[in-house]
Amino acid sequence: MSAQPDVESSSASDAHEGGFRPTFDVSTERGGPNYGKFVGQVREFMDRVRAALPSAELTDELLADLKSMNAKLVDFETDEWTSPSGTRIDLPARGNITLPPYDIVDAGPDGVDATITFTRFNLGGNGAAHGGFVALLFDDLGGMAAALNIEGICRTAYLKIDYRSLTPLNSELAVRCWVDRVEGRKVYVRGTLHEGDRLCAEMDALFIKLKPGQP
Ligand SMILES: CCCCCCCC(=O)SCCNC(=O)CCNC(=O)[C@H](O)C(C)(C)COP(=O)(O)OP(=O)(O)OC[C@H]1O[C@@H](n2cnc3c(N)ncnc32)[C@H](O)[C@@H]1OP(=O)(O)O
Repeated sequence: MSAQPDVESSSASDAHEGGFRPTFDVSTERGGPNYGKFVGQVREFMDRVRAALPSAELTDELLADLKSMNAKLVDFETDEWTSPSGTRIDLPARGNITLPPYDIVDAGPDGVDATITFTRFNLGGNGAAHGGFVALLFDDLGGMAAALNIEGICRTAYLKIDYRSLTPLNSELAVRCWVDRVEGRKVYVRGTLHEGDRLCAEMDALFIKLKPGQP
């Protein structure tokens, strides 16, 4: 990653943050130095679960292991603004396990360039990525492009995806999102997803700049 959005200045005292992001102190330390490896293992587990046909015995064994692991995390719950899963800007997709693990190549007011490799967890059907994951990718990176362009916090009003050709798994794809135009609080954002020269999907979205205090 060579660039990440600068959200360091966000604070609870900035009325424009509203309820959407009252405080968002970025961090590369929460969860410790191995947090990225931890998220990687979580992602690998989701891939393996999606791909596996476990024996009944293995299902029972893993069920017990998972219960044990979940119990360990119970006492460490925190809010969304301080969870490393979402605020670790040194990790793919800010360490947010909800998101496909994109890597930012470049990000600024002119747009956001990223790479993404969808894996088995992202399978839709017959070897292709699920369209919902493509939309999720565009929503997050489109929102980032809008926020960096207007230097404000936005929410998605609409998100239209045109699926132009199959989006493959296990192949590095290039995604780009940029602001097409701004009309008052309305930020129109476009996006593309390519495998090499082949266009997989396009995005046309509207993000609305939040008013002071708007959730
Ligand atoms: C870096 C991390 C990035 C993360 C990005 C993640 C983004 C998200 O996923 S956010 C979650 C999904 N989105 C939501 O939950 C939003 C739910 N909706 C809302 O909160 C509100 O409807 C909201 C904020 C979008 C707009 O409400 P509000 O602020 O009252 O604005 P409102 O006055 O209705 O509309 C403003 C303008 O936008 C237009 N507009 C609003 N929605 C739409 C729409 N769906 N289609 C077209 N135009 C619209 C209005 O017509 C109006 O236009 P004009 O100024 O010309 O009259």
